[in-house]
Amino acid sequence: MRFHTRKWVKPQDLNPNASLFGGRLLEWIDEECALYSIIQLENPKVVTKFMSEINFQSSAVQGDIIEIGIDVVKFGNASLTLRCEVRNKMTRETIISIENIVMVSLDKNGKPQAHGKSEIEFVKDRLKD
Ligand SMILES: CC(=O)SCCNC(=O)CCNC(=O)[C@H](O)C(C)(C)COP(=O)(O)OP(=O)(O)OC[C@H]1O[C@@H](n2cnc3c(N)ncnc32)[C@H](O)[C@@H]1OP(=O)(O)O
Repeated sequence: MRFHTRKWVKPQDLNPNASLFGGRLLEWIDEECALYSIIQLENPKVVTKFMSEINFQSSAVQGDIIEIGIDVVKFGNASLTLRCEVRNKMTRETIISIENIVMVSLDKNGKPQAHGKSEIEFVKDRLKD
């Protein structure tokens, strides 16, 4: 799993109990999955379709650094299924892991569109073509 993004937990990211607000974390995960899919599928119109069980295993507090990791589970026809894990760099604990996040590639009318991809590509390799 590649951990592309780090976040610094700031006062505006906290819940009233002074730990990382779960909604904020899900927002970061959703954006990370969208960016990952847009780059992999080479299509800016990608939406989140499905997320499997969400289980907050530990948390973070103000000043902690967390990192968000993404792995590909499966390339479908119009879909890309991802796995996500978020770790707390300070405590080294897993905060959350989501086994299946289904992203769908859309056409200009908002309908599912085959993406034609079947394996992870790295941008540096595309630049060689
Ligand atoms: C990043 C963001 O914030 S996006 C904002 C939040 N997301 C949204 O607004 C999306 C709203 N939903 C939609 O517009 C529609 O449901 C769509 C266009 C995504 C999908 O429409 P559907 O009619 O379900 O499409 P369809 O049945 O053809 O399925 C498309 C793909 O999604 C997969 N899929 C559909 N439903 C599910 C599901 N419940 N679980 C897992 N995968 C699913 C299908 O297996 C299919 O994959 P494949 O093409 O690789 O075989």
